[in-house]
Amino acid sequence: MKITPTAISDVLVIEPTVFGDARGFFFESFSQKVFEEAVGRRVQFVQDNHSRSAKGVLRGLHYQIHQPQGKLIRVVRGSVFDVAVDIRRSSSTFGSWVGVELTEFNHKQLWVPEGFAHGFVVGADPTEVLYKTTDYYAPEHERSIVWNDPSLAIEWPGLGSAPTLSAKDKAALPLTNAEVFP
Ligand SMILES: Cc1cn([C@H]2C[C@H](O)[C@@H](COP(=O)(O)OP(=O)(O)O[C@H]3O[C@H](C)C(=O)[C@H](O)[C@H]3O)O2)c(=O)[nH]c1=O
Repeated sequence: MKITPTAISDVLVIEPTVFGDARGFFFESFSQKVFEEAVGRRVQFVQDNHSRSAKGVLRGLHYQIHQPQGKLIRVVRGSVFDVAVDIRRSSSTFGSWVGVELTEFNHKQLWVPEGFAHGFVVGADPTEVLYKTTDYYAPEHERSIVWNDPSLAIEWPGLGSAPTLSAKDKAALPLTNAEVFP
């Protein structure tokens, strides 16, 4: 397991040790002990999510303002460019973003702690994303920030044409209008 901090130090890239042989491969996709050693604190996941998307779909940028969710994201089929945006007002990196390509082939995972907005754009057809969350889904607390907020200037790759968005994401507002964390 290789742990690499991103430019926003709380956001980590986790790469499992993959054991390949003539049959294929094996790797431990999650170990509570290894994960907590990497993060440096106790973390309890309570929910697993699974979404499938076509190429060109963009989901996000989402967060829960109450019952905030830490997320551990990985791709088991296809690829995404996964983005975390720091929306902790007290953070020195408030309004900054990091993006990492997660694919079925690089086996990379992204740890996005509570206090961040999260989203991804899909680079292959179809793509399946699995992720663990540290609190339960609470739609009444869910908030969105628009994917192409000029104040964030996220460099989404592969968007030759407009992404495929949900109605909710089409209606999302910029960070300046969003509720953020202390
Ligand atoms: C997130 C979620 C959704 N749902 C239901 C609600 C809707 O009927 C349906 C699709 O929900 P939504 O369009 O919000 O799904 P995404 O756009 O993939 O949302 C996710 O996208 C970004 C990438 C995130 O980081 C969040 O985990 C989450 O907001 O699943 C549930 O029942 N439980 C859940 O935890």
